[in-house]
Amino acid sequence: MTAIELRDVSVTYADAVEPVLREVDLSISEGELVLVVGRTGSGKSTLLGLLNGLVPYSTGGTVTGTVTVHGRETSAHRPRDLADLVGVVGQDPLAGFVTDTVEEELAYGMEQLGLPPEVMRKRVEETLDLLGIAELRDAPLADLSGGQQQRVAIGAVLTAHPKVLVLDEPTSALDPTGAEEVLAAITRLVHDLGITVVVAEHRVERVLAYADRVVHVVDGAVESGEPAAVMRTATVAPPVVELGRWADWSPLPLSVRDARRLAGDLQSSVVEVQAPQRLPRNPIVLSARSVSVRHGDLVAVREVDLDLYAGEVVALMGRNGAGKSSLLWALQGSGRRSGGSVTLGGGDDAVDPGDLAPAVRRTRVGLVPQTPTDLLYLSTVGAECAQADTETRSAPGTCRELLDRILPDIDPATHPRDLSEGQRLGLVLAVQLTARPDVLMLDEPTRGLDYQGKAALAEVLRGLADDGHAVLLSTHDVEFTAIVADRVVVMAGGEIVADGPTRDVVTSSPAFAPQISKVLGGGLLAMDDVVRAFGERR
Ligand SMILES: Nc1ncnc2c1ncn2[C@@H]1O[C@H](COP(=O)(O)OP(=O)(O)OP(=O)(O)O)[C@@H](O)[C@H]1O
Ligand SMILES: Nc1ncnc2c1ncn2[C@@H]1O[C@H](COP(=O)(O)OP(=O)(O)OP(=O)(O)O)[C@@H](O)[C@H]1O
Repeated sequence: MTAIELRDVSVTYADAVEPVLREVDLSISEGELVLVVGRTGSGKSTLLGLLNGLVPYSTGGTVTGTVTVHGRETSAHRPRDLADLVGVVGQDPLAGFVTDTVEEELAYGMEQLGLPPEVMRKRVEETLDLLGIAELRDAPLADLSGGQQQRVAIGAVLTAHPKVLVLDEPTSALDPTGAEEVLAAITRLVHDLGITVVVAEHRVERVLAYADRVVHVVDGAVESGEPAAVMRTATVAPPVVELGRWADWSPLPLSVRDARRLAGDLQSSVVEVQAPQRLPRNPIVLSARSVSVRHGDLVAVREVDLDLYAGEVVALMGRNGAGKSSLLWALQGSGRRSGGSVTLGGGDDAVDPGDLAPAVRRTRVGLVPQTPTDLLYLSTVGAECAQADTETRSAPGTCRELLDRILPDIDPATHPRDLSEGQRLGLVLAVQLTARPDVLMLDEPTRGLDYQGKAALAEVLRGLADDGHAVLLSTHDVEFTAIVADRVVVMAGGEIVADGPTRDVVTSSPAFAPQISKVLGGGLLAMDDVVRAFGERR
């Protein structure tokens, strides 16, 4: 049975010269799990938005052709009249919340459908367990960590048992183990209830092994087929696929398991290629002693000691709710701190960032928040960049140059609101990087970025570190950590439980080891290491 049918669909946004999607034909069967991939800004969210009429209903623009979901033409219904059929989780979970607490949010969709109270209670309990958030049932949504919010957002649509589940980057805020659990739970629904799932994801490595089919969005067109066939030439490729292409393996590996089967002779020629990693011991730029953060009764950060050195990029990792964001904000000086001291700089210039005026603080300790959109308030990309240059007394064009390095070709006349999620993040990153603060902190800075964008961001951050700055980023993206970080600090339950050179920390951890390390071992972390060890092509 066909669940979703797109016939000759084109989408053109207002003021755009070219359609973002052009004459798309796509048919998805009931019970399929379809993974949508493509470069940042290629049109994945647009494709997803067509499935419940959000495009064009709330985005504007012109749609031609027909989109049918279980026989209902979406253009003839408002998105909320399709809610019983299509459940959608957007890229920003907080934006979609309508109630105040976890339990209310999980029940809301079912109330709208008028389900009996006993059914609602049962499904709420099942979903709390399924997503591992039972202890949060009474928690206010606004107080949850990013990953906790993402779980609730997924749960809120699951409880309504829609026939079609649409998820836009559902794992971007989830810790690696949590992402696996959530995807396994979703796959179970596909198998047991015959639900159709359409998921767009930049961390392709997390979802590829679960996908029945891959839809690749490129240059306004949509290419759809068997995962291995589409991934052979797709514009985005996770590390195992890149490894398979590099080694010319057939069939193309889609998972670590596939790759290990094919890697026999390569594995045996991997000698411990890398010398033990040593961290630079430059001057300390920021020093924290016994820092604690309480939110009411909850101790989110417990007596943490941490030194950041000039010249290093440090990745802060750990489960959802471990206390990473709380620590970043406390170190930066604008967040809550219930105990301990933070010192920025040394000697006579040493200062507690909490004592600095906000305008000065920003130039010394920058923080790119998890939902960075709040930082944009001008009406064009060009104006945001010009403002960043002026404020930081940088040469005109500095911000734009940074943006072009991370994501080229964004039209300066675009309103930031009309950018895709990744493009918006790219703009905020460029704005913050223009300030070149002594310490730059970033909270989960890769949402919406494709592999190329992440590689470019890594290069920019490395360059900043090489110029004597320190970078501290909180991330669940193990592949990004592998290419960017010198050092990894792991938090659990508000405390630091591991701290050391990236290779030492991640390769010994099943949750944090990147794909290349899992396949080849030998201290290799990313494709760059493979190429360095074995050459451009096998
Ligand atoms: N409401 C809108 N008005 C005008 N242009 C838009 C609007 N929404 C998206 N666009 C443009 O359409 C293109 C595709 O955006 P879309 O969000 O579909 O991309 P995406 O592939 O989901 O991106 P990402 O990987 O960053 O999530 C982008 O160039 C974006 O600037
Ligand atoms: N404003 C707040 N009020 C009450 N509790 C909060 C608040 N902010 C965070 N918390 C709680 O503090 C704990 C740590 O949250 P924090 O956001 O620091 O974690 P995190 O490691 O950054 O998580 P994630 O990886 O999901 O972003 C969580 O249990 C969270 O629910």
